[in-house]
Amino acid sequence: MTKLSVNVNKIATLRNSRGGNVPDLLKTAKDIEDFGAQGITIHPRPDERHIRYQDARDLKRIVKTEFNIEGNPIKKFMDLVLEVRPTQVTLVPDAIDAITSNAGWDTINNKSFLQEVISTFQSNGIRTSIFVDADIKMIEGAAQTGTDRVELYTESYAMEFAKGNKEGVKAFTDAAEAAHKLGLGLNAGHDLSLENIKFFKENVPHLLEVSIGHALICESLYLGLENVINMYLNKLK
Ligand SMILES: CC(=O)[C@@H](O)[C@H](O)COP(=O)(O)O
Ligand SMILES: NCC(=O)COP(=O)(O)O
Repeated sequence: MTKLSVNVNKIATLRNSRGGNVPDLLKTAKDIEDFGAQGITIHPRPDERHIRYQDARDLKRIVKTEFNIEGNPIKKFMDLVLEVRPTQVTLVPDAIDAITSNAGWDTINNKSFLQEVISTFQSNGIRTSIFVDADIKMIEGAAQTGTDRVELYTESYAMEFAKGNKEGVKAFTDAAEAAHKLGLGLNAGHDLSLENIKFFKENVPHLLEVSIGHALICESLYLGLENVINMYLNKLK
């Protein structure tokens, strides 16, 4: 079974746009769990433009499923994760001013840095995942860091799928097989949607978790959050 972890960044974006507490991030996260999602993901960015660092602390109190915090392991982020102790931390090499995540790690050139960060988190009981492109060399590099899992950066798959090119999934199938052989757990995320998730799931083996935010919240505007979560759960069976 592939777990659905719902990224609630966009709920925080909407809340922050008016300065109050509508929509209520904590209530939405609880509802998402009640609707059947198996995880909550957040990606606090250094400017706190959507998820605030305090949101991570508040969510930790109420999230009953898997709590995944994503981000670039700068000191401020590491301190937060070590304080909050989520189920999983996903390391993403995003620039401070990036609109959204736009690259996976170069796991070869950053090997010793990643080894150190990963061992710090693991020794505090936090599962680790590294955001990587579907590139066998980067997967092999990830295995050398000691990480528990990798998260495949799926934007290229989503873009090719939208153009009608189903061959775009092949690199992900191969990356998944390689990760599995190397003993790495497999997650995936970025630009996954109701349109492209089923084909991805059917073609990418060993998929433990997908984290989905932007499309899922947009789809919910038309179809409703509970309905959309159930649609994803059906496609991930
Ligand atoms: C790692 C990843 O792909 C997601 O965390 C994505 O970057 C969401 O972040 P934003 O909501 O800031 O776009
Ligand atoms: N790790 C990916 C994630 O959390 C959500 O990405 P997106 O669905 O907002 O593109």
